[in-house]
Amino acid sequence: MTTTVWGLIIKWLIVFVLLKSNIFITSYGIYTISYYDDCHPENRPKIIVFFIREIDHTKHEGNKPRVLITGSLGQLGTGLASVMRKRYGVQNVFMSDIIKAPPNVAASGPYVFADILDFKRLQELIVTHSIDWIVHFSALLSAVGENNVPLAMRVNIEGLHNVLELSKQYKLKLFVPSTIGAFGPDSPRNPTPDLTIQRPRTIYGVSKVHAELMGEYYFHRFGMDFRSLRFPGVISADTNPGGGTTDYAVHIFHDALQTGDFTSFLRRDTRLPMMYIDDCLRSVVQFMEIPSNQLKQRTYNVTAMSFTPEELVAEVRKHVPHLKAKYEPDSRQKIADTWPEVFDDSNARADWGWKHEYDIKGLCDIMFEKLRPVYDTDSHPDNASSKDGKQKRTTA
Ligand SMILES: NC(=O)C1=CN([C@@H]2O[C@H](COP(=O)(O)OP(=O)(O)OC[C@H]3O[C@@H](n4cnc5c(N)ncnc54)[C@H](O)[C@@H]3O)[C@@H](O)[C@H]2O)C=CC1
Ligand SMILES: CC(=O)[C@H](N)C(=O)O
Repeated sequence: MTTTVWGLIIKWLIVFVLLKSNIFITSYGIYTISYYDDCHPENRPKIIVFFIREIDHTKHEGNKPRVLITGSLGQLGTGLASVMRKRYGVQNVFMSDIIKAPPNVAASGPYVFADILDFKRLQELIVTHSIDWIVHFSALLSAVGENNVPLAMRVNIEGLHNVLELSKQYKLKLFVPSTIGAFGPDSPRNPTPDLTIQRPRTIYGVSKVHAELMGEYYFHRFGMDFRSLRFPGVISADTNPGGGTTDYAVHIFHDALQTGDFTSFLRRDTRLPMMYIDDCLRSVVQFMEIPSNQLKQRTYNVTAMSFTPEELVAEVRKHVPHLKAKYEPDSRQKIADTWPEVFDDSNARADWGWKHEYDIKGLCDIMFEKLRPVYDTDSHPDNASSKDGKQKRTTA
């Protein structure tokens, strides 16, 4: 007999012995296979990997998850799609939104129209493309939400109900980001732990507390694999922010390079937690791949740093010494005054190894490294993006 046949016989003998000795009987038959099925192969226990290879029932290339990202044309979605496509395969990650994709995004992999309020359309996408995970990014952020509360209630609350129900129905893993905005003036602000009073004063914050609670309810009641990370303000160079209270920390880099004049819409001493986008996207992928039974909570705080506008100006001046800064607080100040100043993410660090890479200095270095060429090489300041698709500042 050939070595392959002997190998198979030995493998199945081991399987037989394991089954006989009850070691994996319960986890194999019902729970573990579906559970380990969508983890990255590296994270699977060796013996289970061996097991799955023999009876793998998925048709996906390399047993990678098929992911649908909603609201993927916002600040976070394009970057996450790119990270996940490298990891899970281009054809396994579906970007979706209600707006037309720019040419560089449309050419980068599957992109589909999906209004989060259209249950049937989402259902069709999940079935047609055999989706395993949903990353639910569609939302109206804090400042935009306050300007259109009825729409924020529809998108942030009704939209969530749709993805929850569909994730339950099709046994999907569901990631819904939460935010520092899920806390309010009654929460301890420095530091703000995972479990504490949450009485936010924005519709955005209320909708995110609702998402956390509904997701946890679906997990306990229906066994749905719901996961959420509370992000601080996310800072990115390749994409513009979508209308939040932390957006000033992105605007400053563009203003420093474009005009040398920066006006902060928050007071100089307003301290808020922040994170560079690469850390944020890495946290999502790492968190989604952790075996469910290693998570002690379904919702975790994650952060990287905390700073005030004045501290950021000082750091930016190391790159653009002539930068002029003014502070003219607007309605967003009232929101920021109720949010955490310093985020306690010690549970994420202890339970699943969360670790940030960028501090304020690293953040400024990478932002200027990425944005300088955009402003230096393109002499048309009105163009929203440079030739390589990097975004210039477009929001007020
Ligand atoms: N960017 C940040 O600093 C933070 C973001 N988050 C959360 O991360 C997620 C993604 O955030 P961003 O990318 O910054 O948001 P964004 O505002 O940049 O993008 C949101 C996307 O949702 C889409 N959208 C709006 N209505 C929709 C509908 N009816 N159906 C489908 N899509 C719709 C928009 O077209 C947009 O592309 C959001 O849930 C947000 O709450 C949480 C904390 C911080
Ligand atoms: C921190 C957030 O959730 C967002 N950037 C916002 O400011 O609304």
